[in-house]
Amino acid sequence: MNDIILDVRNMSTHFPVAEGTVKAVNQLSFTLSKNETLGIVGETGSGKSVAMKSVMGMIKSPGYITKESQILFKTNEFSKDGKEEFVDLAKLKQKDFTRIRGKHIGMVFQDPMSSLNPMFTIADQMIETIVFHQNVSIEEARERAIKLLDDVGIANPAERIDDFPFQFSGGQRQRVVIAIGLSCNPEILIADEPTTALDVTIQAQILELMKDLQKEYDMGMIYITHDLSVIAEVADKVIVMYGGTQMEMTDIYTLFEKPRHPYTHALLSCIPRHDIKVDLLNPIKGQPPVMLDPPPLCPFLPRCPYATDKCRKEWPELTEVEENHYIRCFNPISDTTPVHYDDVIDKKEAL
Ligand SMILES: Nc1ncnc2c1ncn2[C@@H]1O[C@H](COP(=O)(O)OP(=O)(O)OP(=O)(O)O)[C@@H](O)[C@H]1O
Repeated sequence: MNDIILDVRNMSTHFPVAEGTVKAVNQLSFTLSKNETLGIVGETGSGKSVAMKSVMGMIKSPGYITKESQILFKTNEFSKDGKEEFVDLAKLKQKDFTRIRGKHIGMVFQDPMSSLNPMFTIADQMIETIVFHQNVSIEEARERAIKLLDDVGIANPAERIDDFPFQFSGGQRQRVVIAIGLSCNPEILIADEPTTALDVTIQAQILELMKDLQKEYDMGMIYITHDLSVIAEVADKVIVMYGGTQMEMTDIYTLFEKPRHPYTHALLSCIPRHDIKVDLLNPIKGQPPVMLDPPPLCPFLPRCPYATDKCRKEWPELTEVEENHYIRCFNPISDTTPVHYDDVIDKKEAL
């Protein structure tokens, strides 16, 4: 495919703990192109954040990325002739990661307060990042920071830049964090539930802002959320995660119109849709997946009404069932498969 800037292959991230090994991410594969937004959706604990922390070199020991994993990022940061090349971030030394993180890959996290230092002004925090990564003077960095604050919709940026984080509202703080994420003009912006802590109106504004900025800054974006309606709003391509495992990956339209994985079907049947009248909210039946020393089988197996003997014996590989539509399942749902929603969901009265 053209313009691929990130090519993740078979990436697994594990955490040894006293009781065994938490297999937080298992064999995740995807590509991200310039200008593309990849959404990663999954319930809490499904491995979304660990996956992105792995890409950003933020897995702390004893956690580790397995040696089969590859995280190929296109950059000229380390090349001798200035040409772009694919560098495997899974093998990059921590000291070299500071040349990637914040510079070529920007980040926006869920809680803006945890990303901002309450003791320093916005100017201190933005200028420091810009000066650290770019070869510019403090005056130039300040100019750039003011322009960024303007781009993310902070009024009077030349004055507000000298304020402290507590002087901004929650929505404004998230805008500031987005400005910091963008401050070095990254090729990729990773956003981990950036709107979760905000109220609904502000959420919609921030989503719009992220979409506009992506076009303006010509970046690839990875957007993590547990909320399918947010994914529908921002993503071109989606990965559905469950139990640390990538169950399905396809474009946003196919995901909603023709999902093939039984888990995706169950997930979609749990959300209220305005085109279908639902009187009930439908949680998925059964226990959440085992993350500690899981058997090498599909994590949805204990809850799946389509499971066969093969599922109880073999690990399903990620397979391309149609062009650019990948699933990890031996029994994909097709147009002719009867859909057993009642077998996979618990019907409870809606609030
Ligand atoms: N440092 C760690 N040590 C041990 N287990 C960990 C560690 N960090 C994460 N995990 C485990 O890895 C799994 C995946 O966690 P992760 O934070 O990626 O989930 P998530 O999908 O991002 O969920 P959320 O939406 O709640 O952030 C969870 O079972 C979590 O408990």
